[in-house]
Amino acid sequence: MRKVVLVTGANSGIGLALCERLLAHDGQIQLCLACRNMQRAEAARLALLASHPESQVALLQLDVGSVRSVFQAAKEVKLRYNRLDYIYLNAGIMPNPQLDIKAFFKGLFSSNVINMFATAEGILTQKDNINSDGMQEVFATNLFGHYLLVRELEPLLCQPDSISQVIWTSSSNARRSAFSLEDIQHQQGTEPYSSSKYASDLVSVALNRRHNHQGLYSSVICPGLVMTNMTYGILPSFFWSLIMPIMWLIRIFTNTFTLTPYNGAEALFWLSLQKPESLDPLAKYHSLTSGLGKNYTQPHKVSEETQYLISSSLTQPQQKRNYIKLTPGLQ
Ligand SMILES: NC(=O)C1=CN([C@@H]2O[C@H](COP(=O)(O)OP(=O)(O)OC[C@H]3O[C@@H](n4cnc5c(N)ncnc54)[C@H](OP(=O)(O)O)[C@@H]3O)[C@@H](O)[C@H]2O)C=CC1
Ligand SMILES: CC(C)=CCC[C@@H](C)[C@H]1CC[C@H]2C3=C(CC[C@]12C)[C@@]1(C)CCC(=O)C[C@@H]1CC3
Repeated sequence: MRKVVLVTGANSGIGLALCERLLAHDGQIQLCLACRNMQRAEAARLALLASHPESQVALLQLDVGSVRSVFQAAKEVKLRYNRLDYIYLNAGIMPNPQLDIKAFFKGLFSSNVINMFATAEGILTQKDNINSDGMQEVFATNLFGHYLLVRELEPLLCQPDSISQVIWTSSSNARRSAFSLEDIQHQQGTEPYSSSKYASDLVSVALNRRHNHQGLYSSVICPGLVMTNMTYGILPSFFWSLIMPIMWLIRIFTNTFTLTPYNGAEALFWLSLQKPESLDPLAKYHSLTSGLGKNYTQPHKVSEETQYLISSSLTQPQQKRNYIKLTPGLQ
């Protein structure tokens, strides 16, 4: 039986590069591109078929930021397929990004410079919107819609005697301090992207606790800094063209500047080759590229604080809330 692979946000950037890599490795898979815009999805399907004419590439209409669309798409998947081997939760948004130029230059001349380039800590904020379901758009798209999709597809993902993998595209920008259990949608703050990505790291661990015994394994990856529609939205395009040589130079000092979607998809692709039982449920898998352009994947354990937060919130919600309140700086 041909394996079924579903990829959200498959029509561009890292998602599209992943599809290309999956088909190049195994032309026998049944690939399903889950996208909100059918025109862009069809263009991606044609591009994939041009390089892999024999492959099976289907389209699925899915706006992951709409509850109704997620229910509809999940229903459609259950009608179309009787198995689901891999589900890549990759679609994501970063609306109205604002780069703090002052903080950027301050960081440039500090000992934190490498961390700043790797994570954008302290220099990037966003202005979120309310979506048609009345939710914060970033939370709904990057996290909640994907979570709902997994829950709706449990009958396919948790079948007896079969293994399936859920793989989230998280980010190095995911940060504990941006996330609060008292405000999981991040209504109050200015870093909804960071918060939503941290929440996906938590949800992945929770899914493992809940479903590993049913053969469902969840992992998170971080693609590094990749030049895609998302990153091009942060600065004017002429500026990116100007600093591009500097970006390639920086790659000599930090392996997190993967830069191309192909490189950024490294950890996503690598995970498809692993036995999920052998993966660390508490690790985040990073796509990295060396100065000489060699791609590799490296696991980074989530912090002890995160592990504590997961354990306490899953077992003793009240104790967890006290922990948040009593620990300064974790609001
Ligand atoms: N680029 C980077 O440096 C990094 C990216 N990431 C993550 O990688 C993932 C892919 O982003 P990237 O390839 O960079 O950027 P792109 O903007 O190229 O890709 C994002 C994809 O998500 C889709 N998408 C957005 N909103 C929805 C929605 N509501 N429903 C369905 N699909 C949607 C987009 O579709 P459409 O074309 O219709 O907009 C697009 O296909 C994201 O989760 C992002 O957060 C993480 C770390 C770094
Ligand atoms: C000279 C030079 C390279 C300037 C670029 C400054 C910033 C625009 C980048 C520095 C760190 C980058 C970064 C991201 C976007 C662009 C930067 C802020 C991300 C936030 C993109 C999306 C992610 O998920 C993580 C990235 C971390 C690093």
